[in-house]
Amino acid sequence: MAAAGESAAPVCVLVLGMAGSGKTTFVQCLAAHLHGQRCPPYVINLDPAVHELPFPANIDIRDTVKYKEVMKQYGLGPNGGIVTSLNLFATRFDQVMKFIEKRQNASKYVIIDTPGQIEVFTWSASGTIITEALASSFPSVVVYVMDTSRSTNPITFMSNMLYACSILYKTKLPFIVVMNKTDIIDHSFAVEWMQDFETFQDALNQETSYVSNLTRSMSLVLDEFYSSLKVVGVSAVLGTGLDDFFVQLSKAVEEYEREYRPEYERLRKTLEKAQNKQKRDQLERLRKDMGPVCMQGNTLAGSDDASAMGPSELILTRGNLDEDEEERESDTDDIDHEVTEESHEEPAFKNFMQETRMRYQRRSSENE
Ligand SMILES: Nc1nc2c(ncn2[C@@H]2O[C@H](COP(=O)(O)OP(=O)(O)OP(=O)(O)O)[C@@H](O)[C@H]2O)c(=O)[nH]1
Repeated sequence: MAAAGESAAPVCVLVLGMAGSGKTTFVQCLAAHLHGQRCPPYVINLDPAVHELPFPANIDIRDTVKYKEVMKQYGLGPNGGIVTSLNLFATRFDQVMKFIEKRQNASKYVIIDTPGQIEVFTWSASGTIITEALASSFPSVVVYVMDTSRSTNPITFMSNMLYACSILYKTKLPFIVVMNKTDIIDHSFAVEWMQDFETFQDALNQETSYVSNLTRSMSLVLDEFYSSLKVVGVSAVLGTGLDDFFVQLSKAVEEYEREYRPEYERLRKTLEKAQNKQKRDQLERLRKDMGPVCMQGNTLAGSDDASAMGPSELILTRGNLDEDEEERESDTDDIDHEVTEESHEEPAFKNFMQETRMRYQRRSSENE
């Protein structure tokens, strides 16, 4: 078995594909192969609706979210239930990341099986959250499993390739196409179609439908996509093609380290910068909100420089008055507060008494 690059961090293998393409069987086959190599993988099942798993999963979404309960509680149909279950699980994905981090010395590979309804993962917020969380911490590769036996028609093959292409653009990760079920039909016809435009055109010539023209144009457009694609023929049932798969996986990990990691590092730095800026802005807003306190602090500290200080600095200064100021503070304390207050109260009381007396005299003269 080829080693997965030089990286010490585990390689995350995200297995995607249309319903029935053989994702789960492929994950089982990979896990069995790695166990046989004394390199047990860390397996995660993200399909909440799967009935039975043919492999033991280290993390199983079904232990956290009960998909049928979610359907009942939110009044959803099966697809809505799967999407919502995955969204709920995505909110806890930081914990999954911690589990993977803890196991990184024990497992070289983390294999992730995804829901049968491929769009649930690739076109949902949770799919993006999960993919980005994995890819920002570990070398991550997308494995697109396709059913070779159901792609012998050039138009079906093209729609499958367009799907693969859209996932590549959506996930922006190194990509391997696993042409599964090669025990039924060898995948060499598909590889030829991808490498030789003429052969594909010949196959298309037998099609008379209007989509054949579109398919012809699309195959030209996809030429660039095909040229950089890693393709492996596998039979998940027989376990054939795995050596080639691990060679391609190793290349994909190198590609991740070379092209994707710098991008994720850049994204992480941008995120850190944005978070720091947010913190600074919050602090600035807090300073503005505390403006009056600042003025009060200024008066208390009695320092000319205080106006240049922020509120937190002023608050700190209040506990650190210099000796002169301490002196002034204690001078102020020498004032007899009672006398001072009385001296203010006395004239006011006199006025009050005078006014009351005048009012009384006015009333008694009116009564006479
Ligand atoms: N002949 C053959 N059959 C296969 C192979 N891999 C999977 N299958 C069969 O294809 C069917 C679907 O396989 P799964 O592994 O359940 O496919 P899946 O993509 O996980 O299906 P969903 O979970 O519904 O998306 C099963 O009957 C498998 O036995 C293969 O390599 N060769």
